[in-house]
Amino acid sequence: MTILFIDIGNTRIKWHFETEAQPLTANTTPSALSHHDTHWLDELQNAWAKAPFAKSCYISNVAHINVLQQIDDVIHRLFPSCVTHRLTAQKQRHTLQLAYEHPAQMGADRYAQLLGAQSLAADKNHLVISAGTATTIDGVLTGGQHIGGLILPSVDLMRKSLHEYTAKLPLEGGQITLERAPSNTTDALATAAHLASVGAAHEFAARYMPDDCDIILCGGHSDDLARDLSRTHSVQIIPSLCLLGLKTVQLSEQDKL
Ligand SMILES: Nc1ncnc2c1ncn2[C@@H]1O[C@H](COP(=O)(O)OP(=O)(O)O)[C@@H](O)[C@H]1O
Ligand SMILES: CC(C)(COP(=O)(O)O)[C@@H](O)C(=O)NCCC(=O)O
Repeated sequence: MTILFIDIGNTRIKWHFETEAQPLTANTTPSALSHHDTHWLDELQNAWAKAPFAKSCYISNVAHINVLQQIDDVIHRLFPSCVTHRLTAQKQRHTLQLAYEHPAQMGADRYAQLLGAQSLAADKNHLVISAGTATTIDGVLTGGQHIGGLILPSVDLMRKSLHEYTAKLPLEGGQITLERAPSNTTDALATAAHLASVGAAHEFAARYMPDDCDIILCGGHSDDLARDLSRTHSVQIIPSLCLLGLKTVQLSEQDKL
């Protein structure tokens, strides 16, 4: 039986068709495309038309409802009998206990990433960092108690807002310079956006987490963060983290049948 797992973010759609031959694991690199590209829907349809027939589908969506509706239409056209499930956060599921006062507020992707991290590191204090359109940093204690989290602009969004609201700050270019302080405009911009993200993770860990704390990272901007954070923490990059969380939900529902 083929199960389709889909993570609809604010920039990209990531997915995996799970079959016996292609199980979804922590080593899976999901397929991906940007829903800001002009022909994204055609590309998605073409890719999915070549895939095995999906019997059921698990979706995390934080993008605009229009994007979800268009994807839903593709699913129903290509896989008419497919049963779709949409993830929403809840206070307690499996070992994960959410700190959010109103769990439904939490982005389904963040929630799925926390569930995915439970399947990898429930026995450790850990941060889950998603470096996507926004950067989110969540803390989870050994055993699954979530302590809360942060939401900040991604490095791209920091650069975009400075570019948009100033006359002289360029959108692109520059190096992250960690050995010496930046001495030109583009390096100053690139390094600041990077250190703001790394600094937020360090501050979060220092203020709220016990001393020994691992880091699980996902999202398009993971690499630069991982390079820096791995000086002080054990860091894993898991591109399929959100999909893995969806899979924990699918497995628990299967157990109930
Ligand atoms: N190699 C990469 N592949 C895809 N996106 C990347 C890559 N490097 C950086 N990015 C950036 O990562 C962001 C998308 O990451 P992603 O985790 O898919 O975000 P979201 O879940 O919010 O859609 C974009 O800002 C994109 O420019
Ligand atoms: C924080 C987010 C914008 C991150 O989205 P992403 O960068 O993955 O596209 C998304 O998880 C969201 O809309 N969250 C709702 C608010 C919350 O989680 O508290």
